[in-house]
Amino acid sequence: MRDFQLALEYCDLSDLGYRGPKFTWINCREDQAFIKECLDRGFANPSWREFFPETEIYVEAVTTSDHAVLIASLYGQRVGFSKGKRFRFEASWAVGKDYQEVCEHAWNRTLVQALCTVSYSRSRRIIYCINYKNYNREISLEYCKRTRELSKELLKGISMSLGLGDTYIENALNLESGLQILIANLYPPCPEPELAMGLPPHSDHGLLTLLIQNGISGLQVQHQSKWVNVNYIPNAFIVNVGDHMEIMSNGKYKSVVHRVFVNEKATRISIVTPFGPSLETVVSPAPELVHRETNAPAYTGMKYKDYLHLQQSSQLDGKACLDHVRILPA
Ligand SMILES: O=C(O)CCC(=O)C(=O)O
Ligand SMILES: [Fe+2]
Repeated sequence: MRDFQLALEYCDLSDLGYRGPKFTWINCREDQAFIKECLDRGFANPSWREFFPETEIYVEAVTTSDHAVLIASLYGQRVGFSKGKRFRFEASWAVGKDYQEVCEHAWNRTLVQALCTVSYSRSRRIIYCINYKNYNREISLEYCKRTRELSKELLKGISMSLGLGDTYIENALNLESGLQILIANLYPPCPEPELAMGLPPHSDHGLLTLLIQNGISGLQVQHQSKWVNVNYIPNAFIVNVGDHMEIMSNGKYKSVVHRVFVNEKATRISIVTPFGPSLETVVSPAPELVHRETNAPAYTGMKYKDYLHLQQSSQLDGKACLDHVRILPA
């Protein structure tokens, strides 16, 4: 216990308190043997408190565990949490007929959430969902529309560069219903940047990723086994080639391994829009780029949805996910 307290002091963590039932754990015994305790707490360091001054912790009893669940509400409003069945997004919903309509309806009426990723451990990626108060959904929607168009234009050029005709990729990978994601990455100043990593080395899953940043450096790409800084160029997009471009082009385009560093002084923000095939598309090397003797297929086909699932269910680790579909030369 003393060690635990020392660790709290060392990390400058203090108890956030909580609302809800007094006890957070029961031992599920009866009569004399019944014990209940307050075992679970939410702690935060001063930068967290400064960043999210309205954070409140709520205790929710659940039936599936002897511990209650602590919910951190970053802006003081309680987020709904239903007992019983938990909400889980099923990628297959995205191909349903009324998917777009349902999303648009939800988009227009709910508090929009921006996904912010912050990571302060060597290998772990911690994801916080933030009800970002000043989030402007019209601007975000417009941004997504325009970056989608830009990605499609770039893909036409790439398609031609592969000698496939400008609409080949668009048609073969069903880009009309291609998956686009909007991600806001937030990297607050880190007191010990040499011990931390903003994002570990990884390649993106889609075809292309467009990225803008707020002028604070941190992004590096791997080039000929060396890490190269990607410096901020005003009004410019950074375009990363993703794993599915590598698969589709049978390795002619290579997905880029990149990572993000944090620093002691300034907050870094990046807005990232990966764009990929439609979720149901099985992606394999374009037959036109494959030749049995001279250019054997280097990747097996996999549904984009399954690839995404594979990547999201493991730690980010260079191109480890691509290795799952790579065919090694005999
Ligand atoms: O923050 C950055 O510059 C890169 C973010 C990134 O690589 C990602 O979200 O996949
Ligand atoms: Fe990335």
